[in-house]
Amino acid sequence: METDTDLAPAVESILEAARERPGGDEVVDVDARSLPDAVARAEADGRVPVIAEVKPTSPTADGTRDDDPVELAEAMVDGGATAISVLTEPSHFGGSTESLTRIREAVDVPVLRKDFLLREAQLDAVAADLLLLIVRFLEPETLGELVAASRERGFQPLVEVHSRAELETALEAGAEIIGVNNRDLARLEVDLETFESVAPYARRMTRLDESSSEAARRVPDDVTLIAESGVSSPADVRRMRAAGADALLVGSAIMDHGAVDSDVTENTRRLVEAEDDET
Ligand SMILES: O=C(O)c1ccccc1NCC(=O)[C@H](O)[C@H](O)COP(=O)(O)O
Repeated sequence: METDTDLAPAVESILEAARERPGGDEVVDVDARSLPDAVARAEADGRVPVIAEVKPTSPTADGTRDDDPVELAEAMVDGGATAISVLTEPSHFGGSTESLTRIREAVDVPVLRKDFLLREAQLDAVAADLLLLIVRFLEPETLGELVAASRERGFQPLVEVHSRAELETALEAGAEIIGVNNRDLARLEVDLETFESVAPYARRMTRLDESSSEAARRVPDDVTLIAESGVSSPADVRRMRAAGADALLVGSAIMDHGAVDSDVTENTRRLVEAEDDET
């Protein structure tokens, strides 16, 4: 885990708020919708698997969208989204756990809880199909505990990395769904080369076989690899897919914060259909 001094001030502020946020009153028990199955269905339909993000605002957004989160999520699904990511962080992203619950009731695709989770009790704030765990903010031991605690509750943990070293930590923690974030949390800049640098390594690298501390085996192909952040055009989609992305997580380009009433369905569709002319 990096120290807070390596982080952008906005991220330090996000973490400070996250440390104060309470957990849930009861341990949740989720019957999760499978993300890998949803990705496979999208591929079979000829759709690029896009996880569309309901992100009312953010430290780097041009503005705030006050639209009803459920209407936004439904519009994204109409545009072909494979899954929905919902920011539940309230103070920097305008999100809420209530929005996530309403969205999960309204759509039939998997729903990711996008938040900055630091301890086990925070997993219980709301039921979702997937939970985000960010390697940079967690000690390796805590990451392993939260991956296990997520699965005990029925969640699919999506473990986020930004470098090859973090990828190794994620795999050691048992991650099977890995997001490579193109956004550098030290400077808040996005660079699609991040995914291009980490993804081939993810496909190539080895990890210790559970049955032997000596033997190594290849990372199984069933690791789902997601390119996160900075994808804004069909060309970006094709670039990330060529680099090995099973799915893409896209917020800003779909929410289009600066343009009031921008059509979220169309914004999703043009990314989902990015490979249509490529065959
Ligand atoms: O989006 C931000 O401004 C941001 C700032 C500080 C920490 C995290 C931030 N974003 C979280 C995310 O991971 C993105 O919402 C997600 O990957 C989608 O990214 P994008 O498509 O670039 O909106």
